[in-house]
Amino acid sequence: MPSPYLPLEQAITALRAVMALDTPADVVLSRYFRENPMLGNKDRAFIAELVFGVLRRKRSLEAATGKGTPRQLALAWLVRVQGMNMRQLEPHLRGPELDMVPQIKALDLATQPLAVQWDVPDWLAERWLAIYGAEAAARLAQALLHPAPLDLRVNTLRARRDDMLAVLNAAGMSATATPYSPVGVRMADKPVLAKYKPFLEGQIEIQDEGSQLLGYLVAPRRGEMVVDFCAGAGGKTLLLGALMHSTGRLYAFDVSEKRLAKLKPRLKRSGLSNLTPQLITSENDTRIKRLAGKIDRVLVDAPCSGMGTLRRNPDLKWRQSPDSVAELSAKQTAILAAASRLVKPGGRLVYATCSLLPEENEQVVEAFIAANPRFVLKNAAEILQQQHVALDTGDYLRLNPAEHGTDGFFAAVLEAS
Ligand SMILES: C[S@@+](CC[C@H](N)C(=O)[O-])C[C@H]1O[C@@H](n2cnc3c(N)ncnc32)[C@H](O)[C@@H]1O
Repeated sequence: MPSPYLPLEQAITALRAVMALDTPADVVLSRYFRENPMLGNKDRAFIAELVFGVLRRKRSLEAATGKGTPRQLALAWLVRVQGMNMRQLEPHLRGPELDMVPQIKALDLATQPLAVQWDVPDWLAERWLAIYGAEAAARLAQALLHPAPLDLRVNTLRARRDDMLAVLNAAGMSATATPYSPVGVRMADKPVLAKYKPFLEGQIEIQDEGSQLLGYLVAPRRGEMVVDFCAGAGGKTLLLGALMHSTGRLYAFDVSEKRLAKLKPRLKRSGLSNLTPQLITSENDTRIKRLAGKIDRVLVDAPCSGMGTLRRNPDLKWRQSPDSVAELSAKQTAILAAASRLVKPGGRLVYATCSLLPEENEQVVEAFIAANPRFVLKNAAEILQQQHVALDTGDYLRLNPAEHGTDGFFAAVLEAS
């Protein structure tokens, strides 16, 4: 039961900063915590829960409060999501807020438009309705309203999954094997792992199961030349390196120095010795050109709207728009074309996003194949089966949080002739 000493005022201050929606919520929140070092762990946990809770349900909380200042939204979250009663709330309420509570409670979501029920902007509700139909879209919306579980990947260079499961459970952390990824572990809770020995020793990494599965579509082999074209902080790169048994050559490209810098400590823990991180200026960087036609496997984990990751980044649904999606789609098209030039005859190109929108996915791939007939689409389910992953979503890999319990991912496997 929530204590009457909730740091509600601090949570509202943090929420106000986040609600500007001009910077990723996690960045704003980290800054707020840095600027307020006196906050204890419990206070921080409550503030983060409230801020992300309000972001998840902003639309319905606005409907319940009339319009919704950050303070009203925070109170509405305590009432509607946390189920706080009047007695628990009273110490936090000011003047007329006392009368607002019954009104906040009263809103029946079933009477509201779908976009309010699903807690998304109108444009996204319309897209989901067109793509999935009302029932499946409602299931997806529900799944995306809940926080994601903590998934780990066992680094097979350093440990075996069965052993890691035993170690984690013996340490009192309830852990089970993920249903699809052969190296995934799903945690029942969210223990802090930063100082945990197996984490520091590189036996485990934090990685969503869906993200792990993309590595099995690339399926690099020992001794190959492999490029992770949009490597970021290296989530997928590290798995590719482990699948290569740290042999051959693995390049990690990215235009973001900050993201590549985050790869460094992870790389150190991982024990990989075949990885070359490379900062590039754009997808047309001249350093890329010398690798043209030489690469066995290329992964393009393209920058995208992140609409499949709303469980983790609920602010994205308020920060993206049809215009930003159109811009991303043009960027994705350019990156895929540039990356494809690296692939040697017989080589493999995997295009992936964590979006669920066809304009960032199927449409990008279909236009690419039409313009580049040397590439053919391979069946993703067959490739996964070869990797001992039993998951059939058709030619394309389409991971849906409502069906698969992973983040939403799309991937297409293309083979060059
Ligand atoms: C979806 S994220 C990659 C996440 C990463 N693969 C992982 O698993 O952690 C997309 C990345 O593309 C990078 N990016 C954006 N434009 C790019 C470009 N023109 N060429 C290469 N990378 C680019 C971004 O900096 C970002 O790190």
